[in-house]
Amino acid sequence: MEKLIIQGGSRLNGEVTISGAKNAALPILCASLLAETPLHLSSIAALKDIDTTIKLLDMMGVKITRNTSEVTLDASDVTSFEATYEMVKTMRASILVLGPLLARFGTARVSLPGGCAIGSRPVDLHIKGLQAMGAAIHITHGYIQASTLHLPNRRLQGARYYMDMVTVTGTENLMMAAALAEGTTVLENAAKEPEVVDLAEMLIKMGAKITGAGTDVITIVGVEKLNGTTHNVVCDRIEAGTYMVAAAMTGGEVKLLNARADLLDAVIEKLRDAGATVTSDANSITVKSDGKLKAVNIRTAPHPAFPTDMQAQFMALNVIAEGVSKVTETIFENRFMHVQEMQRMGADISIDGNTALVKGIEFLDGATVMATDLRASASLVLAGLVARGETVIERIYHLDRGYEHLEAKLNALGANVKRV
Ligand SMILES: CC(=O)N[C@H]1[C@@H](OP(=O)(O)OP(=O)(O)OC[C@H]2O[C@@H](n3ccc(=O)[nH]c3=O)[C@H](O)[C@@H]2O)O[C@H](CO)[C@@H](O)[C@@H]1O
Ligand SMILES: C=C(OP(=O)(O)O)C(=O)O
Repeated sequence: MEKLIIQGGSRLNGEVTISGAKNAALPILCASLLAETPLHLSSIAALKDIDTTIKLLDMMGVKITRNTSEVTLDASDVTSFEATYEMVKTMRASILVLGPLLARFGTARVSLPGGCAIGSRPVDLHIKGLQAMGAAIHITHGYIQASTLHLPNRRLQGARYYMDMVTVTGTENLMMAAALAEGTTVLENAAKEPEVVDLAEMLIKMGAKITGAGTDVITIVGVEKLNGTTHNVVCDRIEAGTYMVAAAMTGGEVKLLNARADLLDAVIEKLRDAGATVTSDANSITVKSDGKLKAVNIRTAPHPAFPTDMQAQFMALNVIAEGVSKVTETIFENRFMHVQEMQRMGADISIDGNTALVKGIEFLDGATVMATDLRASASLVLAGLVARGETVIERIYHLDRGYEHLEAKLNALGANVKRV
């Protein structure tokens, strides 16, 4: 199994180009199932989760050509309406084929994802939303079996649906389903994440009638057909945020190209509170720091508040900052798996329920560590960049799910990271 070996202590300096967002690309690739004609996408990052989604769509009969970051998907001849347990257990975002399959073909069989390393993560709101649109849904043998064959014209019917919790992929699944439904759907308490907005913008180019994406009420007037279009996926705000924290922690100066400050307000605010200087223009962000950081309290919540996908990285920052901080995770019930590993590097952290109390220390020591999810792994890389000596990160397949060319990008900034 591959590992990363990091020699700590280098300041990061220079420029890094941020890739297209994983969490926008995944629903956007699945939206290809809605289109009668080919969809042309650019800024599709080379990530494991993208490979998995492309494999899943290929298994359904979507014809796909991929040329570095450009992907064309032709769903004119879909032959399977199933996402197997094998696929969904590899990547839970596979659930995003449910809405498109049901809306266009009137049938879908998708494995229930089950829990994962960060929480139980049910998909009950995806299912209830589709039921509100009239779908017949049965859970059998661990699979969601959904059909619209009993409905007028075999089409989902527009509905008002209030989502009990803010759910990102739930909002995306229901928005895609409603795009081809008969009548008007109103999604209340919708997720406002930039990736929801990017998906909506692409669906509109495909012919969908959607208003309100980016607010908590999204209205979708269903249309009979959608066509392919061209779309450039929005930049990855979480990858950007991770490099911003790396620059701040190592006391360097890094300019992020293809990065949007307007998608990172809460993160930038916290970096400034920590003592870093952050400047930006329309397409780039620069972070500069002398490495002497102040601890900052963090509380995760749906966008535009502080993102849960940046919580672990800020924990790493707080570990070596001056002072005591509280990090509260409100989205997922088990997203502190990085804490024990950071403690093995010398961090002073105690957990009380969903809050971690972090007492800043001067140095971390390199150690062999591993993490069980993507952002926890990223936080250990950040810790390794500033630790004394060598840090070995095991189970790096998590990092390959979400960070394109991680070690090449870090090394180009002056880090010393090797994959063995
Ligand atoms: C592929 C993708 O875009 N992943 C992101 C997406 O995950 P994902 O869309 O899976 O996360 P959700 O927004 O759905 O989850 C938010 C909360 O709602 C709960 N919930 C969700 C759906 C449901 O039917 N019932 C329910 O109870 C979840 O367990 C969780 O506690 O948003 C998360 C929150 O910003 C991010 O951390 C993930 O990186
Ligand atoms: C939790 C994440 O992804 P997923 O929802 O795909 O597990 C993430 O990107 O941090």
